[in-house]
Amino acid sequence: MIIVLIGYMASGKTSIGKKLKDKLNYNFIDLDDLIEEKEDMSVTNVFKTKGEVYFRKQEAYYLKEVLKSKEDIILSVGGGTPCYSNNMNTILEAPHVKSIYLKATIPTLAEKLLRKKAKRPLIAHIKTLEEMTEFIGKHLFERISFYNQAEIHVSIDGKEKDDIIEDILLELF
Ligand SMILES: Nc1ncnc2c1ncn2[C@@H]1O[C@H](COP(=O)(O)OP(=O)(O)OP(=O)(O)O)[C@@H](O)[C@H]1O
Ligand SMILES: O=C(O)C1=C[C@@H](O)[C@@H](O)[C@H](O)C1
Ligand SMILES: [Mg+2]
Repeated sequence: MIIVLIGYMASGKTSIGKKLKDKLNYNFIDLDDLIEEKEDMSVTNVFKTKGEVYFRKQEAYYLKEVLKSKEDIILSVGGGTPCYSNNMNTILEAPHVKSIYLKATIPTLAEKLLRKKAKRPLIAHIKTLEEMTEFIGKHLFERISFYNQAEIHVSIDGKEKDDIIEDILLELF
């Protein structure tokens, strides 16, 4: 089975994915990391030097490549992955795939992202909590209809990573 973790930036796709992989003894792939490895460049530098359109093309290509695998994989995608190139349908239509939306409220995301924005090119320029809250509010509104299509929704607000893992396992098995 391939378990695909989706959600907004900083919802915990990468960190929860890594922990879940150890619990289930699955392989782990982070789509942003895979792109960085294949492009031999950070996501930030891909955005800077080749542009977002190029990044989205590579993202869609590597998503399809990973979904072809027959192995057990936890796949953490990028925050924008489900929202471009028909990728959400690709995820939903792939055989042996379960999609999980790590769902967070705007205040949770704004607070986290203000502290961890440097490596996230879409929000690196935002300075105050107020501006971050406004940006995420608009951005999430555009994206939520894609995220909501995931088969399983798990709320992350105020939860420790281990509790989130437990909630995911309860939904999965
Ligand atoms: N439940 C949690 N409690 C406390 N800290 C958390 C929790 N989940 C994630 N974090 C921390 O929040 C930060 C963002 O998480 P992470 O990098 O996994 O998000 P992401 O969804 O992969 O983001 P992106 O889409 O930008 O790749 C990390 O520093 C992580 O350790
Ligand atoms: O939300 C987004 O569009 C992004 C999230 C990150 O995971 C990276 O894929 C990149 O910074 C774009
Ligand atoms: Mg990540």
